Amino acid sequence: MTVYLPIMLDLRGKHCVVVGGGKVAERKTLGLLETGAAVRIISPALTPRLAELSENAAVSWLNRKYAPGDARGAFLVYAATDDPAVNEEVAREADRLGVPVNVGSHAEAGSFITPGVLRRGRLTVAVSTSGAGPAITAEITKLLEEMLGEEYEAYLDFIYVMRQEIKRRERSPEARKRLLRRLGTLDVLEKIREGAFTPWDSDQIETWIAQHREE
Ligand SMILES: C[C@@]1(CC(=O)O)c2cc3[nH]c(cc4nc(cc5[nH]c(cc(n2)[C@H]1CCC(=O)O)[C@@](C)(CC(=O)O)[C@@H]5CCC(=O)O)C(CC(=O)O)=C4CCC(=O)O)c(CCC(=O)O)c3CC(=O)O
Ligand SMILES: NC(=O)C1=CN([C@@H]2O[C@H](COP(=O)(O)OP(=O)(O)OC[C@H]3O[C@@H](n4cnc5c(N)ncnc54)[C@H](O)[C@@H]3O)[C@@H](O)[C@H]2O)C=CC1
Repeated sequence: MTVYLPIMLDLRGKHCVVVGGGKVAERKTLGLLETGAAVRIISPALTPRLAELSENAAVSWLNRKYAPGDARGAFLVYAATDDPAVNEEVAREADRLGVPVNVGSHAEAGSFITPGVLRRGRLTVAVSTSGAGPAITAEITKLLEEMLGEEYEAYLDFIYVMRQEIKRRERSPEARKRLLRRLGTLDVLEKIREGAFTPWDSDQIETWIAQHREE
């Protein structure tokens, strides 16, 4: 069994190449666009959705088949054609160039696989079965969607602001540690669920820090 390393990549502005323009290429492209990556699609045909993205210049499109050299300069490559031989060729080129590559038709030919993704603002949950069952991945991702509601977005915005403020206002490392630990024990998530939460203003934050910085 392959043991994959999950990591979170900042792809803003990174040149990513998707070879193929079908259903699978569309899914991978939409995932990339969410992150702000600069996507180039190389394919003689596009799904209606991908064609629209190309018309709006949200992706760049090379209207032709894959040719050697297409992976050059890419940060990530996705081989998503319906021709396994082409996908393998793309993977070999990417490997030679040291570029991470995903192969949609047979995972083991690539160097990374795509997890199911659940987003709630700053919260990202990635699900993988190490390629064992993509449909099960989709099911588990749906389950987590039910468990982790929309309230997590506002909750993590609150945590983010508080952590920044604690780091900015508190000099003592011990007090910082205590405050950051206490942050996780507040009932804010519950309050957001009940619709009873209003974001804290600067005075409230200062008062809370002053009250909780000591043991
Ligand atoms: C290994 C991996 C490589 C990769 O693509 O990165 C891979 C590979 C393959 N998928 C295949 C089929 C299907 N894939 C899906 C759906 C998804 N597949 C995704 C990921 C992955 N798929 C990676 C491993 C993920 C993990 O670790 O669990 C998801 C999670 C994310 C995404 O694609 O963005 C996305 C769910 C999105 C969502 O949440 O809705 C469906 C269901 C559907 O389409 O509704 C089917 C049809 C049902 C079935 O076959 O099970 C085939 C057979 C092709 C053939 O038979 O020819 C292969 C090839 C092989 O097995 O090697
Ligand atoms: N990883 C995953 O989640 C899944 C993977 N698959 C696998 O992925 C493959 C692709 O699936 P779909 O997108 O549904 O197929 P599709 O038939 O909708 O799309 C294939 C695309 O590849 C393009 N293409 C063909 N030859 C090309 C070349 N030489 N250079 C560039 N582009 C080329 C076609 O123009 C078309 O746009 C399937 O054959 C299957 O093996 C299928 C379902 C899910």
